[in-house]
Amino acid sequence: MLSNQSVDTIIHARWVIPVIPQNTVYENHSVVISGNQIIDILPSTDVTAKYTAKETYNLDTDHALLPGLINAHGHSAMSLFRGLADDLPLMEWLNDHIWPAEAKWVDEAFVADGTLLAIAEMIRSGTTCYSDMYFFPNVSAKVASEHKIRTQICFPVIDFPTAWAQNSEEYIHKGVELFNQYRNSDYVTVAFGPHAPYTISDEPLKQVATLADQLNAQIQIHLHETAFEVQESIEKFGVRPIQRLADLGLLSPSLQCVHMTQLNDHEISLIAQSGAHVVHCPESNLKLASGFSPIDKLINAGINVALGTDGAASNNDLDLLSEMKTAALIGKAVAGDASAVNAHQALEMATINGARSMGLEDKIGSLEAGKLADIIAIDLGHIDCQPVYDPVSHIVYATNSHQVTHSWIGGDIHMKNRQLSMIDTFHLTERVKQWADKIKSVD
Ligand SMILES: CSC[C@H]1O[C@@H](n2cnc3c(O)ncnc32)[C@H](O)[C@@H]1O
Ligand SMILES: [Zn+2]
Repeated sequence: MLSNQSVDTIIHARWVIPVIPQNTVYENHSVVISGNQIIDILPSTDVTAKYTAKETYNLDTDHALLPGLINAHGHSAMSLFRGLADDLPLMEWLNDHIWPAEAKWVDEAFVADGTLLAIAEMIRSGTTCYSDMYFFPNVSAKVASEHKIRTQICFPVIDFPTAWAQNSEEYIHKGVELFNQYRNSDYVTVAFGPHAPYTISDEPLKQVATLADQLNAQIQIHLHETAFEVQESIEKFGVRPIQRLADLGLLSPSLQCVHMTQLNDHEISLIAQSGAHVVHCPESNLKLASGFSPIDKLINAGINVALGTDGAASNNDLDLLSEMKTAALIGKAVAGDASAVNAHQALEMATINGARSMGLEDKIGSLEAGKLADIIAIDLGHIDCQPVYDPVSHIVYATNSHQVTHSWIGGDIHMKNRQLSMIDTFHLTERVKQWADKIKSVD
C-alpha cells in the first residue's frame, strides 16, 4: 500500500467549480493544497486514503469552491471618495469633483488607508486578485504585498503634475523603478497605467509602448469610455483614440483596454487581430452614463473580455459578484439575445479572463493542480438560494457577497466564516471615519 502524503490544507465542498475545464462542476470533491499551490482535486471519498492534512475544512453541506475572483480594473484608494460625487457624467465628475479632491487629499497616508479599505471590501466579496491604477503606486504595492493579496499595480502616466510626479518622464521613471523592485514578487505585478488618450500626449505613449515591450510588462488604459472622448480625439488628432493608439504602436497582447463603450466593427477587428484585452466595467459605465460595451460581439470576435468594478467613487462598491450579474444582464440587453453572455461566460470574465488579461493565466484564474491556491467558498445553503439546480447559475444570478464565507490566497487563509484574518477592520474603520470627517469639513 502507498504511504499517505502529508499536505498543508484540504477543503471538502459539495461543489467544486474549476472554471477550466469549461462548463464543469465536480460534486462532493476536495481541493488539496501544499505550500502555495493546489496539488490535487479529487472525490472527497478518496482523499483520506491519499493525503493527511495539517488543516482540514469540512465546509457545510451547501458550499461551492471556485477560483478567487479577479477584478481587472479599479482605483483602490478612491474607496475613501465613495459617495463624494454621485450622479454626474464622467468629465464633469472628474474635472469638477474628483481631480480637485485628489489634488487636495491624495498623499501616501491617503493611499495606504484607502487601499486597505478596498482590499477588505474585495476579500469580503470574493476577490483575491485585483488591478489598481492610482497615484503613489509604491504605497499601494507595499500595502498589497504586506497583506499578501495578489495585485497588478498599474503605475500612472499622465501629462499633468500631481503629488506623486511632476511630468510624464518622472511618472515613467518612478514606475520603471517600481517594476524592477517587484520583479520577483509573489504578490505584486507592476504594469504601465497611461491614464487615458485625452490626458497623455504622443511622445510618452510611444515611450510606454517601447518600454513595456522591452520589460515584457502589461499596459492598462481607459479607452473609448465616452462618445465625448472619441469626438475630442477626432477634433484634436484627426482619428479616433483606438486608431491613434494603433498608429503609436500600443495595440498588442500586452494592452488592457478599459471600458470600450464606443466601438465600430473596424475597431473590434483591430482589437481582435492585435490580441489586446478588453476590461468591461458595466456598473461604472451605467452610473456615469458612459455607454454600453458590446460584450457579446467582442467575445464572438475572439477578444478576451475581463471584468472590473472601476473605483468605488464611480460604482459605488467593489463587489465583483454583483458585477458578474450586471455584465450578464446588460450583455443580453445590448445583444437583444437572452442567450448572450451566459452565467458560465460571466464567471470566466471574472476569473480566467482576468488572469489572461494580466498574463497570469498559468498561475491563477482556475482551480487546477499546479495553479496557485487562490480559492473562495460561497454558501449556497441560504433560504433565498433554494433550490440549487445549477450552482454556477446561482453564483452569477442569485447570490450576494455576504454568502462568500472563506478566502485563501496562495494557500493562506484570508477570511474564515466572514472574519478577515490579515486586516484589523476595527482600527481601519476608525481611520476611514477620520478621513471622511476631514474631507467633509472642507467641502
Ligand atoms: C492616473 S491615476 C487614475 C486616475 O483615474 C481617475 N479615474 C477614476 N475612474 C475613472 C474613469 O472611469 N475614467 C477615467 N478616469 C478615471 C482617477 O480619479 C485618477 O485620477
Ligand atoms: Zn477607471
